[in-house]
Amino acid sequence: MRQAYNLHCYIDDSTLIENAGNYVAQIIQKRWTPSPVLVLCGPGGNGGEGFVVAKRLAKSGWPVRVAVLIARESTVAHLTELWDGPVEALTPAALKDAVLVIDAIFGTGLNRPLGGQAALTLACAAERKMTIIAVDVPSGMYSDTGASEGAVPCSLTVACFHKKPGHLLQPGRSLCGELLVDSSETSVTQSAQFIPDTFENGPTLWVDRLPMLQTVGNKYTRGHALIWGGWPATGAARMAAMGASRIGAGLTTIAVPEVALQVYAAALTSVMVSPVARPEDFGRLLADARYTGLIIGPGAGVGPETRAYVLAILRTGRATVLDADALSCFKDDPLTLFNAIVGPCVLTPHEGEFKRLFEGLLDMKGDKLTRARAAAHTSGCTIVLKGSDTVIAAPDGDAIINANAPPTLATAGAGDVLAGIVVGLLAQGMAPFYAAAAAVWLHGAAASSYGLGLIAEDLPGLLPKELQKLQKIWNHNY
Ligand SMILES: NC(=O)C1=CN([C@@H]2O[C@H](COP(=O)(O)OP(=O)(O)OC[C@H]3O[C@@H](n4cnc5c(N)ncnc54)[C@H](OP(=O)(O)O)[C@@H]3O)[C@@H](O)[C@H]2O)[C@@H](O)CC1
Ligand SMILES: Nc1ncnc2c1ncn2[C@@H]1O[C@H](COP(=O)(O)OP(=O)(O)O)[C@@H](O)[C@H]1O
Ligand SMILES: [K+]
Repeated sequence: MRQAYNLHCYIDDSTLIENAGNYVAQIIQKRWTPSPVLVLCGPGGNGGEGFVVAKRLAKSGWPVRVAVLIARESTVAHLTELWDGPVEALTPAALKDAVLVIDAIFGTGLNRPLGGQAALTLACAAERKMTIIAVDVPSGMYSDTGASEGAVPCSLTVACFHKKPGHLLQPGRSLCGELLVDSSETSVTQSAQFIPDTFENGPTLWVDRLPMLQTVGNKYTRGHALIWGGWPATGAARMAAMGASRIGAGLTTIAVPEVALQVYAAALTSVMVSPVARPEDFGRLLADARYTGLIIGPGAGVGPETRAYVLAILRTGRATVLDADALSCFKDDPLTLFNAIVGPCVLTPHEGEFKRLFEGLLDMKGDKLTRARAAAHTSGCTIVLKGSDTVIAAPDGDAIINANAPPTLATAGAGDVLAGIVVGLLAQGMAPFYAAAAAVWLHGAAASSYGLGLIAEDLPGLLPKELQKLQKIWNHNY
C-alpha cells in the first residue's frame, strides 16, 4: 500500500517551483505552436510557477504577457526574481488578444473563495471560451476536496509533483479538463518522502491481494456467496449474483422467499436458489459456515423483515456487504445497525442512502472524502460512497478515490452488480478495504471497455477480460 500514489504532500522549495514551471512550459510547447500567451500570476508559489512558465516560453520566442494580481512587491520576495519582464494588472482587460491563458493565480494555498479581479478575469476568459491551462489546480478549486468557489473549467491542468484529492473528486475533476502530472524525477523523489493516507484507485494497491486460482482446489475453496433475494424486485439480487460468480466465487446461492422461488429458479442456471419459508430457514442456511460471503440489500425492500435478516446475517460475524435497502431500513436507528456489526463488513451507499444512514451522526456539509472517512470510523465498516468519484474509506483512516468509472454506469442495476462483485471477492477471502477497491475499479474498467449503450446486465460478462489483464500483471509481478 505504501508505495502507491501519495495525494497529500507539501514541499517548500523554490527549486521545485522552477522545475514545475519548466515542466508546464514544456507541455505547452509540445501541444501548441507559438501563440500569444497571457500568464495570470498570483502572490504565492503558484504565481511563482507562472513566472517560470512565462520566462521559459519567452526565452523560446513565444509572445508572452504577464498579469499579476497584486503589485509585484507584495509577491513572495524570492518569486519575483523568476520573471524580470514587464507586468500588467490582472483584470479582464488583460485578456485582449491572448490565445492561451495560463492560470497560475492560486494553487494549494487557496483558503477562501475566489473574488475580485481574479474571479472576474477567469470568468471572462471562460465566457469567451479561451483555452485555459491551469498550473497545479484551477484557481478557485480546493486541492484537498475538489470543491470550487469560483473556479472555471480548464482545457488542461498540469498537477505539480503529484495528484491531489481535488484532481479526482468532483467537481474538481471536471473543472481540471485533461489532467497531466509532473512525473519528473525530482517530483517522484519528493512525493515518495511522504506517508500517504489517500490514494488513487488502481491495481497497484490491491493486485497482490486478488484471489488467484490454485491448481489444487475445488469450488468450495473458491468461496460461496450467499445473497438474500428480495421479492418482487428479483432482478437486483440476480445481477448481484452474476457479479459474484463472474468475479470468481466458486458457488453463488440466492436465498429466496418461497413465493418467489419459481421466478428465481426459472431465471437462473449456475446460480443456486434456496427457498426460505420462515425466518428459521434462513437461520439454518446461515449456520452453514461454508457461506463465506453474505450480502443483503439489492431488491430486498425496506421494512422489518429486511432489518431482521440484516441482523441475522451480521450475527454470523462473517464477511458481509450491506447495500441499498439493507441500509435504508436503518434510517431511524443507525446505531442498532452499527452495534450489530462484529465482523468484516462493507457498506455500499449512494449519496441518498448515505444521507439516510449518517445524517444524524455526521456533518453532511463536509466533502466526500471527509464524510466517507467519518462514516467508516463511526460504523467500523469499509464505506464505498458511490458516484462518479466513488470514495472507499477504511475505519483506520485510509481512503481511496476511484476515477475510472464512466458515466454509462449511471444506469439501473449497476450498483447491484458492484455489490455482487464485492461479495464475490469477500467470499474468496479478500480483506474488505481491498475487495471494495478492486471491485470498484473492475466495475469501472468493465464499463469503460463496453462504451455507449451499456446496461447493468452487460457488466458481469465484461469482468473476465479485465480479470485476465490483472492476471497478467500478477504473473509478471509475483
Ligand atoms: N511553495 C512551494 O515550495 C511550492 C509551491 N508549489 C506551488 O505553489 C502552490 C502553493 O503555493 P502557496 O502556498 O504559496 O499558495 P498559492 O496557492 O500560490 O496562494 C498564495 C496565497 O494567496 C492567498 N490566497 C489564498 N486564497 C485566496 C483568495 N481566494 N483570494 C486572494 N488571496 C488568496 C493566500 O495568502 P493569504 O492572503 O491568506 O495570506 C495564499 O497563501 C502550489 O499549488 C504549487 O502550484 C508547489 O509546486 C510545491 C512547492
Ligand atoms: N456519472 C457516473 N459516472 C460514473 N459512475 C457512476 C455515475 N453514476 C453512477 N455511477 C456508478 O454506478 C453505480 C450505480 O449504483 P446505484 O446508484 O446503487 O444504482 P442501482 O441501485 O440502480 O444499482 C455505482 O457504482 C456508481 O458509482
Ligand atoms: K492555478
